[in-house]
Amino acid sequence: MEAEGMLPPQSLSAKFEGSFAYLTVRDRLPTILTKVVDTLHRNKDNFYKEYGEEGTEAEKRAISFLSRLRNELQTDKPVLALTDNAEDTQAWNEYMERQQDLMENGQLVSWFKSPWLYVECYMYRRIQEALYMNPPMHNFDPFKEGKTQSYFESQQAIKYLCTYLQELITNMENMTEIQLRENFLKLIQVSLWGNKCDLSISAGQDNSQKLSPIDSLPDLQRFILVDDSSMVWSTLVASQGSRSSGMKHARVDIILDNAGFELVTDLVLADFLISSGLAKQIRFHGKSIPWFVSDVTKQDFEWTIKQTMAANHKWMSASGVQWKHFMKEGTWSYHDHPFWTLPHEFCDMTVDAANLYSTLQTSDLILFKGDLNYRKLTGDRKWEHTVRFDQALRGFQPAPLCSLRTLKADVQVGLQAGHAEKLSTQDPDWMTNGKYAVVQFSSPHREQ
Ligand SMILES: O=P(O)(O)OC[C@H]1O[C@](O)(CO)[C@@H](O)[C@@H]1O
Ligand SMILES: [Mn+2]
Repeated sequence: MEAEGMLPPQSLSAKFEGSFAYLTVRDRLPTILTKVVDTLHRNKDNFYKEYGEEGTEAEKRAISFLSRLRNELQTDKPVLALTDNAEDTQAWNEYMERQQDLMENGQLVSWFKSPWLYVECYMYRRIQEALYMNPPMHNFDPFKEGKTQSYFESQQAIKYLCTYLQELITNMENMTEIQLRENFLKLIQVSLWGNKCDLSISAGQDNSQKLSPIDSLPDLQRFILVDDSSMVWSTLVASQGSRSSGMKHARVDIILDNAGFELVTDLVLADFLISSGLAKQIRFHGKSIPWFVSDVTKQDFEWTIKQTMAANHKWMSASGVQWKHFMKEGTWSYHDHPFWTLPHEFCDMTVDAANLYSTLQTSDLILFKGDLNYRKLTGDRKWEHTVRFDQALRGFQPAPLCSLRTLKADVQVGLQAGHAEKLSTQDPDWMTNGKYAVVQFSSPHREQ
């Protein structure tokens, strides 16, 4: 728990001119909005075909809403309350009040003055508002094309990975504990590097994976700045009882990040956990609305499994069929709590999403994928790089948890003294260029 009276450091924000947050709000976010507008334009005929005049009108209104939004952002206008009466509208508007209370000198909450995490999440929620407010567009995912494209462009890597997985499963029976551990560590790393492939950092540019993901692991090892994966292994082993007795039913929760190649790496890891008996149940957590360009929604999740099943490749389709089966029998399940698409730091979860927190408390291991989850775990604040990960979590410790993240934002904790300085001289953009990664673990059961 956080020491009382100790204030966390300031939030990253575009108010720090020249910072990565500033550049993102100034350059990347407007580009993403422009692409959403283009996508709606390109789908004009489809909207007409499906919904007639009503579709055309909805598309026009949504575009003008988004153009206004881009203008508000670029001219640093105050952030507006949401008006769409959705399940989470009140939570968003309350959060805005909270942000308002934090502003100094009576300034209003705005794009370039408020915390980056908040305004960036808010932009994606406003995109959704444009769609909610203009039925029949409320179910349209403006990022869908990019996500499916990234899956197709990674086909080769997906084939390698599924073939590797099926070979492992065939040999599982004869595997020693040491071999099992080695393979687990490999697949954790594949899932880690899968996070390189998100679409929001490149503002939607192709970022797909083409080579064999297993073969590139040794070369990538030196870019892992903190590697707590052996603690993840020990946690799993401890929570399942002995391998043969099967006494305990270990449950792993995976807080997903991106669709496309990254999601496949997560499914492969989840399959391995079940097939090896290391876990008996996997709960996947995704987003309930399109989010940060490439994040997984229920539709993406189901599409990916279907697509993999239907592939014209023996081991790919065998994997897909297996995954479908896991879903059907409930060994795997998909959940999308609205908290994942709110702007809160995770330390707020105990109060703001108590039901989700208590669900997570009954997990044996929670894997948090990706950069945005890391920003929310650490509150997206200007922490010293040597601050302990546990401390940056500020009391968020529902169960043993591990962040698998490639660095795409300038927040990083848990480094050895001097490490950050050394990296800064070697590679000044080390925190944002996606070349580096961390596997960081924290457990409520561990001595603090
Ligand atoms: O998909 P990931 O790994 O969460 O990365 C998304 C990251 O890209 C960014 O959009 C870059 O600004 C970050 O805000 C965000 O943390
Ligand atoms: Mn993402």
